[in-house]
Amino acid sequence: MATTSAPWSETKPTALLVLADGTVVEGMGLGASGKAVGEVCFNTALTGYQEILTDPSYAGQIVTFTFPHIGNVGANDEDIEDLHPAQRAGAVGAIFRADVTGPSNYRAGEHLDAWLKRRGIVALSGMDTRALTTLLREKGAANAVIAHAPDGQFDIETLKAEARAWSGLVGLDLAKQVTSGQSSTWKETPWVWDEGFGTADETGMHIVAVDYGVKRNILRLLASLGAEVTVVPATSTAEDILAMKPDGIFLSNGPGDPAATGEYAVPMIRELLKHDIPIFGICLGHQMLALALGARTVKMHQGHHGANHPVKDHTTGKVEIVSMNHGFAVDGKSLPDGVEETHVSLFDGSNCGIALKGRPVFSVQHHPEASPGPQDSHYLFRRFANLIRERRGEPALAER
Ligand SMILES: NC(=O)CC[C@H](N)C(=O)O
Repeated sequence: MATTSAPWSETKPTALLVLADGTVVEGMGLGASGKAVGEVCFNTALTGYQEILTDPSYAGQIVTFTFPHIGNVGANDEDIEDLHPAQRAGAVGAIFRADVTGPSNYRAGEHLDAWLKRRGIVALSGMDTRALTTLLREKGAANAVIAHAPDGQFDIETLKAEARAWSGLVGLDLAKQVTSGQSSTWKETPWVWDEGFGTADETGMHIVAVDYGVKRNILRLLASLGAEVTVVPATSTAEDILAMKPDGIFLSNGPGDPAATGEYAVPMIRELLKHDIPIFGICLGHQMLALALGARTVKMHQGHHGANHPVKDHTTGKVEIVSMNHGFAVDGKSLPDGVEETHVSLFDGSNCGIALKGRPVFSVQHHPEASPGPQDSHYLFRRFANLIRERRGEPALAER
């Protein structure tokens, strides 16, 4: 793989991507200097680079963007997804094809390079991202070190050894690293749905969201259902949660291997399932609900990371265009009796949703809050609200 020629902001290679198989590619350093180890995956989204890089589910990962021009609209303080930016949960590295241009957008507060530095994300540009993506497609997501040294000096053998020595994501529980340290109430003013769900004061509805690395837009949309939303740490017990008298429980997205996080999450979710409280899970939350119900999760070859994935909802027959970010998946064949497969990926047939028959419990693998459709999947939040309303003896609202 060769770097491509262009007018870079630096004149000599100041960054390296070193794969565990020994492949070394030079690039132009951006963002934080230093190095980061992680799994390289490719994301095919054309927009949303700040939301992607700050999604806590990307902890332990280096994202290579297949869209060649990243950074054109600069960076702002609003398009971030992690709840506690000081924790810097999210991608540890970023790889771009083209050099990052000066920002051109009324919302831009700063250059992407400056923002990457502040976030501590090690980045490089000048990568032949098509070749890298082809390699990842052929060989699968790769463990690697990304390094940025402004003086261009690297100890390549050490970097190779570090890439080889990294355990990889399998077996890693990263949720504990990115979760909230304590419970909190989601304060941001909700976005208002056309249906007019009302306010939490009017409805008295309470949703407890278990934070395995939750994204802000999920909390916005849950609050927009007219609910008070309490965010609780990943290690909360079922007793902690039940004591809060929730009308609904949400299991969030998050990084790492669901089986590893499941070691403490599954017993907790099984306890919650003994009660008839509506439960909704997204991504890691989906995977852990599936594990709690007795299914299996598997590591995918290259994962799904993009914003144009078609998913079919079997319950309505409709196809939605969704945002995806997962490297593990629920094995659809392992779903036990009583668990219905509600959604599948139309790219590869992998499982994208489940529901517990006859119970108000369901989850999806994709990200209905990420809105690439832009609102194709918002009905899932309404579905959750309706399960809660039904249990409270209130009339359902149109799902649309
Ligand atoms: N977005 C997520 O919640 C990701 C879930 C899990 N860490 C995976 O990679 O599959």
